[in-house]
Amino acid sequence: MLRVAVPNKGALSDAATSMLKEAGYLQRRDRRELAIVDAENDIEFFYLRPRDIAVYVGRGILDVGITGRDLFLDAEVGTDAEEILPLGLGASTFRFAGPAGDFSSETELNGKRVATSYDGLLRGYLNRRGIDAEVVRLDGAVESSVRLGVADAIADVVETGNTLKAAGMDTFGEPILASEAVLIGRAGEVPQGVEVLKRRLNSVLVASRYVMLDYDVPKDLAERACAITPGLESPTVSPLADSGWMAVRSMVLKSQTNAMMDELYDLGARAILVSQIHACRI
Ligand SMILES: Nc1ncnc2c1ncn2[C@@H]1O[C@H](COP(=O)(O)OP(=O)(O)OP(=O)(O)O)[C@@H](O)[C@H]1O
Ligand SMILES: O=P(O)(O)OC[C@H]1O[C@H](OP(=O)(O)OP(=O)(O)O)[C@H](O)[C@@H]1O
Ligand SMILES: [Mg+2]
Repeated sequence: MLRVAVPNKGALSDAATSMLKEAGYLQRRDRRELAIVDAENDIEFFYLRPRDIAVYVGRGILDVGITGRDLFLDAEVGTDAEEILPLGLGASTFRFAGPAGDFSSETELNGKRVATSYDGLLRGYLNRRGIDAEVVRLDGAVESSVRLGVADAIADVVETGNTLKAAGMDTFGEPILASEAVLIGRAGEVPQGVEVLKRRLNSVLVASRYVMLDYDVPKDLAERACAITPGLESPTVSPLADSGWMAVRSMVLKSQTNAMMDELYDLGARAILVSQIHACRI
């Protein structure tokens, strides 16, 4: 039975659980449940702190897990675990920030104190960049550390930037890391069942990112229309009762749908319809 770690709390928890449900797996109904067996799919889920998930997977206790890329790198499990699949949820950046106007580049951190909850990640980064700064490890509410005098700058998760703004801070330097939820596994091993889990999760991603586009187009324009909507492999082109027209069906990125519909309409396509994809296997 495949053993999978899932975040029990925090920013990734609800989204990860929803994604697994969407992929057809049984998930806990009560937030106090620590584990659940999905016998039909031969898989067991363990609800753990996202920060601990890399440790369980890296030590081979659990087969795979969902955690943040930043937390995974912070855990310093080295080569024992690896990222298997980015999951497109819980996106954030990990960045330096300081009181508005105090810092303009990361080299100014030399000799300064930097507060963070991700000390492993930060120490590795500072070492690679040759920056000699003192790392102050805090559990959370890192934005308050500078005002309270325990640090000169911070390195923290930034999603909307609202928390930084409220603390009167600005980011500086390039982002240290672009993070999102990822599926991690033990390096070099593919336990039985992982391929199916990966395929199912990837299918949820595809179904959420793509839509199905249907339209009718005059026969002589079909080739140009298909060039606008090439689909994943190739669009389906079928004849209509009116022999001068063709029907085209193609999967397109949700984010590009309106621009594509405008282009198709300008070309001469009509009856352009968009429908949601509920599930798929690509
Ligand atoms: N707005 C956000 N705040 C914090 N973490 C976020 C946010 N968006 C995404 N994440 C990701 O969630 C993970 C942090 O998990 P964690 O359980 O620490 O969440 P949390 O929301 O900070 O919970 P808590 O502070 O209660 O421990 C990281 O991978 C981080 O990149
Ligand atoms: O850019 P934003 O959208 O404002 O989100 C980022 C903030 O959210 C998280 O804090 P969290 O609520 O987890 O509190 P914590 O710092 O105590 O963990 C993170 O540590 C940042 O402070
Ligand atoms: Mg937090």
